[in-house]
Amino acid sequence: MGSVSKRRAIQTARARTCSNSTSFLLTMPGFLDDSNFGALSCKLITVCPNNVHLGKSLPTINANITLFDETTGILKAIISGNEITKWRTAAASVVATKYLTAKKGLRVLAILGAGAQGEIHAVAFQHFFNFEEANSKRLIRIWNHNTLKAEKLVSKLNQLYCGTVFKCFKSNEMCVKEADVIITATFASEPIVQLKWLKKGTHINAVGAGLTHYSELSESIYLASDVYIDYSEGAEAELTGLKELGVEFKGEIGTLVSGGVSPSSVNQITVFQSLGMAVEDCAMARMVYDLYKKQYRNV
Ligand SMILES: NC(=O)C1=CN([C@@H]2O[C@H](COP(=O)(O)OP(=O)(O)OC[C@H]3O[C@@H](n4cnc5c(N)ncnc54)[C@H](O)[C@@H]3O)[C@@H](O)[C@H]2O)C=CC1
Ligand SMILES: O=C(O)C1=NCCCC1
Repeated sequence: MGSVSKRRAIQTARARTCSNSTSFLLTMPGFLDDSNFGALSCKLITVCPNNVHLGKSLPTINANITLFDETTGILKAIISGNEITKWRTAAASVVATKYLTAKKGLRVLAILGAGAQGEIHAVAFQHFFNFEEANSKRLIRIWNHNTLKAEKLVSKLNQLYCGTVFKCFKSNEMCVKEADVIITATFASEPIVQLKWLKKGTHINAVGAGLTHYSELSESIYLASDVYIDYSEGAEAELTGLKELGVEFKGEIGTLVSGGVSPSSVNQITVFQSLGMAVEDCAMARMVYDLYKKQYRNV
């Protein structure tokens, strides 16, 4: 994120190729100039929300990353991108949350969405933060529009982490009530969070992206919040609806990390509008490739 804001990263706005009214292919080329994490890659990722109706365990998001030699342009590897997409997206939310809640006490985390992103965010946030509700041990709330799915995730996570209690909520309103941090990671095309449900100073990571990137939160939330983004070029291309609404972006998370933009006041509601960046995939692909070489090729 820092490299993006220092302009040591090239990631032109991605191309979206729709295959029907709900599904599309994103082409995400990127170049990251960094001796440790740098790489030239292109992620091809399909988003097919209707896969849930086709097969029990068919992911709705499927990705592959082609990794190239930066000098010769020769293909070095094709790396399965599903795990990478999960982890790097949650990592971006963790960084945004760390910097946008630095002066706030965090008690309540609400996750809306119990799919792949909901799960990985639950794992990452329980690892990096210490959410602790009154009269309880560490507690993380999870809601899904299909409650059974949330119940299954909650039961899986509670078995995995005995010390942290994950709790299923049947109402999205009750789930976000008094929340200090909210994560939305669904395919909702209508708002699932309303401004009047939020308390002062809440931070929201808006991760979900169906055909638009900003349909999970009500317009009034965007208008009342300081809205941060991951990269300006992507935001200009993909968040035109928010711009038309009159939403001004406060800055990139990378600029916040490097001190180039001053953080919001503690009572201000903040939104990290996560688009997902190609160079996050570059860095992860490079890391996976280097580990592979070390482990299996001894180089
Ligand atoms: N910002 C980023 O970098 C990334 C964003 N995404 C986006 O995050 C979202 C979640 O992705 P995954 O967890 O991989 O998908 P998933 O299919 O595993 O999970 C989606 C969840 O949303 C729920 N859902 C579906 N339709 C809904 C609706 N109309 N209203 C409320 N909930 C609904 C499903 O029940 C499911 O639990 C998607 O919108 C995806 O495009 C995914 C990867 C990266
Ligand atoms: O950056 C990504 O990867 C994605 N962004 C939005 C849609 C799903 C994948």
